[in-house]
This record gives sequence, C-alpha cells and structure tokens, in this order.
Amino acid sequence: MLYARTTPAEKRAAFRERLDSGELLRLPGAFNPLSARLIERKGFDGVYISGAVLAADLGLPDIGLTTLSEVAGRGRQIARVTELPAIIDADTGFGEPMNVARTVQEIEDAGLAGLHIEDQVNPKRCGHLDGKQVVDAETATKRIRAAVDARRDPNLLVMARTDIRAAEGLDAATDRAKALVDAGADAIFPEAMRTLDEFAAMRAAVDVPLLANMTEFGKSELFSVQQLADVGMNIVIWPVSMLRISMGATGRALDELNEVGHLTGKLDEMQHRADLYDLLDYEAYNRFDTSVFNFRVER
Ligand SMILES: C[C@](O)(C(=O)O)[C@H](CC(=O)O)C(=O)O
Ligand SMILES: [Mg+2]
Repeated sequence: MLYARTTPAEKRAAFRERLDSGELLRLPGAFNPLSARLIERKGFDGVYISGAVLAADLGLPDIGLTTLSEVAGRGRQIARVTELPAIIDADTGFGEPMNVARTVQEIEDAGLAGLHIEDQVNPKRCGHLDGKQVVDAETATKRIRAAVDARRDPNLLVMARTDIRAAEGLDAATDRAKALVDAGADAIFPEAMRTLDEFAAMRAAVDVPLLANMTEFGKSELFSVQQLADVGMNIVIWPVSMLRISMGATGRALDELNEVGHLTGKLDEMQHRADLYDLLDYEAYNRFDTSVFNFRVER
C-alpha cells in the first residue's frame, strides 16, 4: 500500500547479489508506476525506465530534451511503488562530468537501483538510428569516473552504455567497453549489437555484467531470453515494448469507437476493474479507513 516496503538500499543490495549469480535478469520497461506493479506481479526481476518512453510520454522525441528533474522525478514515482529494483536511462548524464555527478546523486536519492550513462554527443538520439556520433574515449571515461565517485551507496549500479558499435564497428566497441570498465563501470550496455556473435564478443572482452537491449524495429535481431543467457548476458531490457503494445491497443480501440460507437467488443482485452483494484491493493487502504473499501466488484 502507498509505497513498496523494500528500501532503495535493500533493492540495490538484492540486485547486486542477483547480478553476481551470473544469471540473466529480465527487466521489461515500465511506462508508468502502475505498469511497474504489473511487471512485479508477473514475476520479473526488475523494472527498466526508458528515456525514450519518458520523452514519448511527454510528446517529445528522444533527443535529450527531457531534464534531470523530469527524469529523476519520474524514476522516483516508478521506483517507489514496486519492490523490484528499477534501472533508469540517464542518457548522456545531462552535461559535463560535474553534471553527471549531480545526476547520479539525484537518481540515487530518487530510490533507483542503477542507471546508465552513454557516450553519445549531445543532442543524442535513439541508439538504433543511423548517424549517431560518440565522444572520444577520454570524455566517455570521465563521465563514468565522475558517476562512480559521486554515488554514496556503493551498490548503486553505474552502467556505462557505449553507442560506438554503429559508428566505428565491433572492435571499437570492445575497446571502448574495456576502457569504461577500467574507469569504474559496474556493468556495460553495448548498444545496437547486431548478432548473438557480437554479444558473445563483448562477453569475451569484459568481465562485468552485460545488458542486452531487445528494442523492436531497431538494429538488433530480437533474441529470446534463452539465446541471450546462452551467450552470457546478465540483464535484458524490452525498453519501449509495453508502451508500444499499449499504444497499439489504444489506437485499435479508438478505431473501434469511431466505427461502431461502443467498446463492448473490447472488454476482453481490457484490464478488468477488479484486477486494477487488486494491483492497486485497494483493499489494504481499508486499514486506515474502513469506509474506503466496503463494496464488491462483480466479474
Ligand atoms: C534503450 C533506449 O535508450 C531507451 O531510451 O529506452 C532506446 C530504446 C529505443 O529507442 O528503442 C535506445 O535503444 O536508444
Ligand atoms: Mg534512451
């Protein structure tokens, strides 16, 4: 009720422990706090909070227009309603290394379990689009060093994302990953890997947890959890998928409303009122006020 019972520090410690086991953790993207509850209910290992979703939610493209306050604020709203660890997309860290340090502290204070910072230039773009540009190794490693030095909880996961694969190829990507690990990155997010062999090459190059991004309509083939586990990945995200599915369903429902004038044919696709209330733990609010939940919702 109200908030999760697990504290941010406990979530971070638990997430680190699971990562240390070497298994593959599954983190679907939550597009709002409520969907994070559903991700938890369905038995996933964590929640991913996508910058692309955050921007899209505000009606903006994913080009670094969202501010640190918006990102940390949304992260806080999502992280606090779930017992799961939440990892957030901090884009390029919102500025110079000193800004990166502030970003890390704000995100830590917001209760997130970890974040990733990428090596794109500003204005950044989706990692699966053409024409990306990355900063040089020195700038990229400075961002990560600043991030690592700024955290107060050593369990806050500082993940370095590299976008260099698309611009300079796989060898450049493994070199960059090694440099980012040397700078203190706890984990690596190799963006826009094309094949399982590329993920495997990254696995051979570094000894820290690796994230696989299974975003649709991009550069990577959509591999299964088993395929990614087999090449040694440790975290898999479906960052925008749940938003895409929800918006797809919403579009179809609006068409139906235009065509037939009612939504009766869509009832089976809807989350039932009873399931929504269950997810919200509505009944638990009765402990404060017995008049809050003194009714029944029939199916
Ligand atoms: C992971 C990502 O950074 C995100 O913001 O969710 C995006 C996802 C996408 O745009 O499909 C990215 O891969 O750049
Ligand atoms: Mg992003």
